[in-house]
Amino acid sequence: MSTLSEVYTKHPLNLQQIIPLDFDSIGTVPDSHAWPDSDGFVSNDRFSIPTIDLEDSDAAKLIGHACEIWGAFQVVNHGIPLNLLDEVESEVRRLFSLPTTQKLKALRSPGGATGYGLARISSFFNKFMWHEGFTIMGSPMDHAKELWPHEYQKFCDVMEDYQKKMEELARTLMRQILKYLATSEEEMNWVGSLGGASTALQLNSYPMCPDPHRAMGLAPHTDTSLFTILHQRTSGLQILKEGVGWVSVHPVTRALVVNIGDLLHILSNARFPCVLHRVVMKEPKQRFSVAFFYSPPVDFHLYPLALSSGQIPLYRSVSVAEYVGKKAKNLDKALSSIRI
Ligand SMILES: C=C1C[C@]23C[C@@]1(O)CC[C@H]2[C@@]12CCC[C@@](C)(C(=O)O1)[C@H]2[C@@H]3C(=O)O
Ligand SMILES: O=C(O)CCC(=O)C(=O)O
Ligand SMILES: [Fe+2]
Repeated sequence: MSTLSEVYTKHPLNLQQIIPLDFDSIGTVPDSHAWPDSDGFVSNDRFSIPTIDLEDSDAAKLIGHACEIWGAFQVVNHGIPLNLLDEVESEVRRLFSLPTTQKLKALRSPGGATGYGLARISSFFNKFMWHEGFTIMGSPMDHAKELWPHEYQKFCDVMEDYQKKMEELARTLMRQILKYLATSEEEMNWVGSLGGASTALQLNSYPMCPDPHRAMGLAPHTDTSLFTILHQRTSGLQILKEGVGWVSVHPVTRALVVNIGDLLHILSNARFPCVLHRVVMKEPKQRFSVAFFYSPPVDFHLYPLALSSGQIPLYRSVSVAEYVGKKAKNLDKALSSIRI
């Protein structure tokens, strides 16, 4: 069975330039990074996504409603130790504070899936983003040694512990979601088969920007995952809500953000929207975030679950590997390409 990393390796990025800008030495936003300021990156501040206590006895219902209405929510009492979140944040800061020449030693190769570099979606836009990323799948040891020939161990220990704990949380959330979707016993057991889930960790840095209104942190996109669990401590994330517009997802103390990806949208037969989101450069400081992507094993075939009688499936069955390939080629046309 292949791994997620092998699947991404089969779909190399089609980018002329694969190296992020040297943000340390830049005093203005170059034309290559200047986005047309069509909507001023404003958000509708009358709305916000719900915050849900995972220990609430009604958690499954609250999560399900949030998924249906927003495609996103914040979760507290999630069981991830706060000192681990602090350590992750501090290691992320340590990584992105390295000089650019050092970070480039761990540059993701054009066909590679892990390491330092641009977001994969960059090839679909004609402007670059005010962003640098570092992707981890499994052990980050090889790249960490490239970054820090001696002080790599702490980074690896923290990231591995975080991935393990995030996967446990993801399984808990998935169980609640399946409960809400009222899937049959057989379908419920499906979560058990997610033992070999495909996961990835994306460390994001949005350096301080000299002209925030001209730069885009991360362009609008949906995640490929079932769902993504995001750790953030600085504003900038916005989600698009039909009929409302862009809504800011401000950090809530000790909360993690969960957003629905394409695969859960398919699984829920479009009951849950896969939420379009972006990052804007609002704050006058560098912003960091850590995204954990949770998907089934790559050879797993997904199809709409929990259909009531007479309800027709909106998507055909697709393997995770096939869908990742479609997204790599067509980005936002991937979903419509499997629509029945
Ligand atoms: C597992 C993955 C999801 C992701 C591609 C990746 O291989 C690792 C990076 C992820 C990320 C983060 C920024 C936005 C995004 C669309 C991208 O370009 O890279 C997501 C990818 C995704 O969800 O498809
Ligand atoms: O930085 C953020 O808040 C969002 C990151 C994101 O959307 C991603 O990594 O897919
Ligand atoms: Fe995302």
